[in-house]
Amino acid sequence: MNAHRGSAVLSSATTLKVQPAATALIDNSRLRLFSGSANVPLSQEVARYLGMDLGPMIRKRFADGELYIQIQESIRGCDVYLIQPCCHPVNDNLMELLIMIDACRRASARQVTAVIPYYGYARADRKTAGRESITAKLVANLITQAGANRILAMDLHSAQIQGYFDIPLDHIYGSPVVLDYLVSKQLSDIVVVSPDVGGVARARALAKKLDDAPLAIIDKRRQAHNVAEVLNVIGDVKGKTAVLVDDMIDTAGTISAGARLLREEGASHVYACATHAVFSPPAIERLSTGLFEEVIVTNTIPIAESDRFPQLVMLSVANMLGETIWRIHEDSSVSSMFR
Ligand SMILES: Nc1ncnc2c1ncn2[C@@H]1O[C@H](COP(=O)(O)O)[C@@H](O)[C@H]1O
Ligand SMILES: O=P(O)(O)OC[C@H]1O[C@H](OP(=O)(O)OP(=O)(O)O)[C@H](O)[C@@H]1O
Repeated sequence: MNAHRGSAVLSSATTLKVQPAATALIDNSRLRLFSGSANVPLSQEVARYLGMDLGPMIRKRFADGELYIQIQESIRGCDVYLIQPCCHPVNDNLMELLIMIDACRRASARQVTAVIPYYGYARADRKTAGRESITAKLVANLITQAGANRILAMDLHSAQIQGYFDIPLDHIYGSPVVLDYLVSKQLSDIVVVSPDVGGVARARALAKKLDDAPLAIIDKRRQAHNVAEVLNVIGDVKGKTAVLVDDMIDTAGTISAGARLLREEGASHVYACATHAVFSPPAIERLSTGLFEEVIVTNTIPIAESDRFPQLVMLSVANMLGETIWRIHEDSSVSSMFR
């Protein structure tokens, strides 16, 4: 598996109860899949899992920068899935999603599901100071008002975002693919580490699945936006293989400061795992300094070739998204995939 580090995206479907054979049985005569421009390779993989093609769509930009979208086939009465993570450039990708939803509604789709593997603006999920916007709620309002009937989201930064939507939302997790990968590495003497208090539930859930590995928590503070300061580690990491787990790596301030502290506290190896590789500068510099044995992320957000480094491991969530889409289409259980 290491041969794929820093280059190809690895697929994994052991822990997750996916049923690739099911795709052969699928009645996809009314199922339609379209991709926005944010992560076309992921959409293509999802389509491959479902044994279908991405729907034809024209997307272009007018001279003044405005976007034009036209669905190129009839979708009247269809169950339509629009795949678009709201990653960088977040405002463009969000607007494109809204226009796609509107185009599908006006084309008489029976149901429109916005598949949002990475939900942008998620960290603005509450007021932390006076006179701020709760932008995560505003985004939910925009998507709902545009005409989406349903949302499929992955590893939302905070659980309350589910409640910002008054339409059904299926929330799935990237952890099964990360777990499969970690298990395949047969690491010994693991301690799972949450890089901040907000991530404890996520880290605890992973620790439980790694043979009830012990848990440690880093006390992180933020004095300013995008500046992470770590104070101390709660828990024993000396001589252990520390597996830091987070929902996203943005500037990598949190995870790299956490890794440095773990090394100072005697951790023998440090792995970083996160679903969303936001990777805003200077993330790549921080992640490729040799602090980490591996930086394990998924492909909810595309990573440019120029941003890949030797310790980077990219896992694919395409099968998981494909299986979830199929289950939604078939009105069958999504949660049973994770039991
Ligand atoms: N996109 C963002 N990048 C960095 N920081 C952000 C972003 N959106 C909102 N924020 C700020 O993060 C904190 C909230 O973090 P908690 O640890 O959940 O309190 C708040 O200051 C936001 O303005
Ligand atoms: O790579 P970075 O630029 O450091 O950003 C990523 C970190 O920011 C978010 O946490 P946040 O600070 O919002 O804390 P929380 O998880 O406790 O809400 C996120 O959950 C990561 O921990």
